[in-house]
Amino acid sequence: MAILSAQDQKKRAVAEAALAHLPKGGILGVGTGSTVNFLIDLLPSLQLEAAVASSKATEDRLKAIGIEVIDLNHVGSLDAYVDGADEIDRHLHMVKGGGAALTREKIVASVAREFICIVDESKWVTQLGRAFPIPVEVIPMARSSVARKIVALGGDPAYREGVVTDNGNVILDVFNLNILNPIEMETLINNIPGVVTNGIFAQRGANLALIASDQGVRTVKPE
Ligand SMILES: O=C[C@H](O)[C@H](O)[C@H](O)COP(=O)(O)O
Repeated sequence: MAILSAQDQKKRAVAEAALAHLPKGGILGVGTGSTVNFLIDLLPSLQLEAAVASSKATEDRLKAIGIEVIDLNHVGSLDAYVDGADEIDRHLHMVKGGGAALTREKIVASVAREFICIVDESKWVTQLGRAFPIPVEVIPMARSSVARKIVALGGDPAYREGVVTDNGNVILDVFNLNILNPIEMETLINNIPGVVTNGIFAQRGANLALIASDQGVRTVKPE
């Protein structure tokens, strides 16, 4: 058996803890990333009817363990969406998109009654956007024009070289934004022509966070 790093042990612990908070049977929205990957391996125990995937990577992983993946267009709503995050604050606002899956994640999360966020303690922050840049998915032809508008908002955009999203777009990672109001900043960036969406998840934050530390997994509700 592979030896897990201390951080991976926490990711596995929070994935195990998530099972008790997820509906059995039914259709689950499944996020993307290394934390969710630990959860996917455990999903057969929930005996799901099917899952909606937030990325091609997650879709492949779900199918590989025999879970049926259905198109979101065939689903009205979901009881729950489970995903990791790159940062999360006490309001359970998040930054997501380190794996470039932010747009599909935001879409799937938008139809779920409950958003359950699973993270290790390294993701817990007092202000979003300081430790981790804000990923912005951009239509390729608008890369420069969007970058200039982001500079006007006070950010330093960096093109994520070599990355093409599942939707055929590019990612700008925005450093040094002073995000005092995440809902406002999410809206401001999304209003720039050429932006598909950005990685601030504040308009639709999480309803519950499970946070793994050396002391165990704690549950946090939004303040
Ligand atoms: O695009 C990727 C997603 O937003 C992930 O949920 C986020 O990057 C967290 O991933 P991980 O669990 O690998 O830290």
